Amino acid sequence: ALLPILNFPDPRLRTKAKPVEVVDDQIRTLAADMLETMYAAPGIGLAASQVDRHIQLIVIDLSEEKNQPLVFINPKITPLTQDTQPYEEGCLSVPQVFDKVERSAQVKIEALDLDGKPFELEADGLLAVCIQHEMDHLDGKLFVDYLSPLKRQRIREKIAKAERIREKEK
Ligand SMILES: O=C(O)C[C@@H](Cc1ccccc1)C(=O)SCC(=O)c1ccccc1
Ligand SMILES: [Zn+2]
Repeated sequence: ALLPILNFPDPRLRTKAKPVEVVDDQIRTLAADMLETMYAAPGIGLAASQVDRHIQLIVIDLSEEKNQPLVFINPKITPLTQDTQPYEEGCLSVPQVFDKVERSAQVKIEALDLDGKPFELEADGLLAVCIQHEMDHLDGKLFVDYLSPLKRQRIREKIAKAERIREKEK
């Protein structure tokens, strides 16, 4: 099922996600709904926080064919290098906004899969960027938090204006 995505500056996006206690069918259904929602947006990642479920679950799919889903439960990341790389990020919770963010160039991610089995992955490039972006969501952080206060204020105004226009059209 398609799930509604929370939009900045909704305070619920600032909630810290709790660890998943048991990987059961409810978690597997949520992960499937999150992937469906992400593909429809479209996006390349989605954190449970963005659909108002405050548990440590993220989904990612960088493939063009939308057939290489990655699911991470209770993920932990470790930087594998001091090097950082800038990347023009977007966010499904901050529509129409794209800006450069510096992040670790290579990370190791340890998580549980949908069978509750631990696994680990070393990531670089866009996968490393996306994993760090999604991990921030689980911590209640948004990529706009890395921008200047002035830029963040302009984004708030832009979103508020778009919402006023949407209200008028109803
Ligand atoms: O808000 C999110 O977590 C989704 C976000 C993930 C992300 C994108 C770029 C850099 C870091 C993290 C998005 O998917 S925004 C949409 C987007 O970037 C995109 C959409 C369609 C095709 C390719 C990219
Ligand atoms: Zn995001």
